[in-house]
Amino acid sequence: MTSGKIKVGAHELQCRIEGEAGNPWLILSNSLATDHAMWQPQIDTLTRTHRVLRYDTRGHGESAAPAGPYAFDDLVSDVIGLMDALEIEKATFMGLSLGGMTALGLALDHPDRIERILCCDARADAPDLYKQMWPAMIKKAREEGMDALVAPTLERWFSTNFRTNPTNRPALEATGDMIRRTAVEGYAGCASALMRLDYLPRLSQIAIPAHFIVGEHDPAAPPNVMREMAAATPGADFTVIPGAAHLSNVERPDVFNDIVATWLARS
Ligand SMILES: O=C(O)CC1=CCC(=O)O1
Repeated sequence: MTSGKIKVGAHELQCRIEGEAGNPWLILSNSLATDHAMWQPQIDTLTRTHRVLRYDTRGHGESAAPAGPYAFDDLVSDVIGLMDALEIEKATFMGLSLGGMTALGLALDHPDRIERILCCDARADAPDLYKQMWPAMIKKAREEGMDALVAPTLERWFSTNFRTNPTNRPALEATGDMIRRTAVEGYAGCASALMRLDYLPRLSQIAIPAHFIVGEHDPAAPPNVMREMAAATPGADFTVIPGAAHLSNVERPDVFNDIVATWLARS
């Protein structure tokens, strides 16, 4: 395992590499207000077959938080910059929510570098709800700090069943800590990108294999929305994770890992 900072353009991104050298590359991209640690439940499974690169999206975790607003083009170029710096010619890319949206941008604009994508719990558009919700969340983060976002965010990200089961307290606390550690400027920068998200009209141009995965109870990227995204993407697969809400990889890791490992083995 190696971890450290890599300079991409004018700022540094925190990275962590696990799995055997020589295995095909798989890059994992985090959701808004988390960091690369959100993928911990997947690491044992995915490193059996892949060399896994996790990174903290700009403005998150230990990566730099340059002044916003950011655009998805920035988040996409960061990934290509990391691949260049690490001499990764081609990789499979999996992202959840903000990371899943980044996956769409990579599939559309860099199909020569990205072999296939897994787009989890992500939309491709900015509905009216996003245009109202994100300015309010940015204001709250700036005025009250990230701590004020922890409770309402955990409520959106995990089902009631998961949140009320005491055995899940460590996962909830770890996720709450990631939210608290996120830089306000980084959160605001990425939330601004969400307000201008506009990949939906281009999904029919995706020309690499794609798998859309969503938690059954995801309120942010509901299954009916992601089913339509998959239908608009040539040859795409679509899977619902039963019982999970937004962070489906944390809420149902066994189901999530089986689905991902099976798809990676056959696509
Ligand atoms: O925070 C949410 O509820 C939804 C979300 C949008 C982008 C992301 O990463 O999470």
